[in-house]
Amino acid sequence: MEWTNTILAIAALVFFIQALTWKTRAKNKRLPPGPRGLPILGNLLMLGTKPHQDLQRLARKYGPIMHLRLGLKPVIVVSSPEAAELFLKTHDLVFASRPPQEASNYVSYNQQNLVFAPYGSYWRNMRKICTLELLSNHKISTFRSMRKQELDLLVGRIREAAAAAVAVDLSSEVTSFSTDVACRMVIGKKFNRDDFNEKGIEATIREGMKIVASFNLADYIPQTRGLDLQGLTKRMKVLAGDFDDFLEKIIEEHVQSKDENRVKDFIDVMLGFMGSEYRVERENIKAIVLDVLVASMDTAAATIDWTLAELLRHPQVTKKLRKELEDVVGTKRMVEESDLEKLEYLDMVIKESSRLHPATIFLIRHAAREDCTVNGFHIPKDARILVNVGAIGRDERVWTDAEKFYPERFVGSDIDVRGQNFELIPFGSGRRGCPGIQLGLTVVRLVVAQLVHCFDWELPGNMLPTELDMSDDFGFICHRTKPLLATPTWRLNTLETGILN
Ligand code: HEM
Repeated sequence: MEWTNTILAIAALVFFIQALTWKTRAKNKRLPPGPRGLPILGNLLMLGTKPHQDLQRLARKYGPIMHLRLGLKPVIVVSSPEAAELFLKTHDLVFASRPPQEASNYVSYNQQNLVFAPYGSYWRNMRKICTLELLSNHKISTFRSMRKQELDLLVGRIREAAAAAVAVDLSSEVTSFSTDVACRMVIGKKFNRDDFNEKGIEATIREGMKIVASFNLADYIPQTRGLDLQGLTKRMKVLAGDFDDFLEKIIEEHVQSKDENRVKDFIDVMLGFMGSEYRVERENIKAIVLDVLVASMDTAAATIDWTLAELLRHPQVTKKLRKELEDVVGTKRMVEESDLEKLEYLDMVIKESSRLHPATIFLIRHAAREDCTVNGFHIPKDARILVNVGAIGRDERVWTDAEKFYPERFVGSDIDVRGQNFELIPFGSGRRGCPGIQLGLTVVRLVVAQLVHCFDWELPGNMLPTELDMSDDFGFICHRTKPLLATPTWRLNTLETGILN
């Protein structure tokens, strides 16, 4: 009790000194509008379990560039395409950093990964390696046959369920597929249960993502660092230990491997940079490998899951997509990656689903590298920037019938997801935009196309499409709260094709 009082007294003193400094500094500087906050905690208590919705509500009142104080830290929430363009394009260089995050330091090896690395030469080098060596079009195409093998296995499993007329847990199937594809590309083999803790890699990664997305008091009231009042750092340390054991084991296997003929996975590529001008050490390899594994697994799985759910809710859209697939692919064979660029309606379906359900609702937190004036507002150095992509995608001023799933809105429109159109930025934009966009889009398109082409789907228990629960579970990656269950029926002309018999 005595300790608690002392800590609170110190925190209060620090807060008042800091508040005084801000007041003096901000005298002639106009911060963006925002709600008043409590002493010390600021606006932290205004955020519940769905912070994206809380912040969208507040932005309606205070505007698209809003200032909050979370603990002692200034936070700027960006909620319109015009404002996003100012932060991610006009002043991209100023906002291209990441804030330090207490809990995530443990899994990012003190921000030595790419996702959480502060802006600087280390981040530039790692980003160059990722873009040129790991995620280039050439490298992605070397894994094409592996993706096909994994997709055939997924279709095979679902076909067995179709034969038995039982429902499939699509969320879980898509996550397993995504994990297998990511693991084979990054570590050269499927994830082996014995390689990891008893929870399994998917559940552990999801737990890590949830912790990273949490508003950790230690990040906003640094004086509480070390106390770990929410227990997040303790949980993250345990996860980090599990990841480290796993990565050490996998890297050692690569170092010892004598097989010269296998396709080079990402660990091989990174090991090849040891001792080069990039000064890559084992710890950097672990940080980058974990990054790419996490970034590629869950983002694609969430996007596929949401898209399939929207298709189940909108049978007319599914029918139209199927018609396109029949025209381009026919009914005698499965979809190939080479078909994808001809599937224009599929592209619209995925854009529409990404508009309503972006995988990372706030992008990844950006940080101001210096003081900056944006739209006449003072943005202080070190402010955290949250771009509310979820709010932008549902903004009634930007989108007609914003809540409606209506892929036809993209007919004749140039709007694209690649970061040039700020009303639709599920992959971010600018220097910190997603380097895995090509791979991510390929996997999402391929799986959605294949599952719609090969199967008819029905919701279990005579559930009506309108009854499907579409609530989301806020996290670093926003998943559906409930798994997506549906009963498949095989629909291709198997006798003629002979596939998968
Ligand atoms: C549908 C799939 C995907 C989605 C929706 C997605 C989305 C995003 C978003 C929103 C960001 C943050 C942008 C920002 O902070 O401004 C990001 C960053 C990143 N993504 Fe992706 N991503 C996907 C797939 C992938 C894949 C397949 C990889 C790699 C194999 C990847 C690797 C990364 C990395 C390394 C970063 C951090 C970049 C940096 O900070 O410099 N992503 N992604």
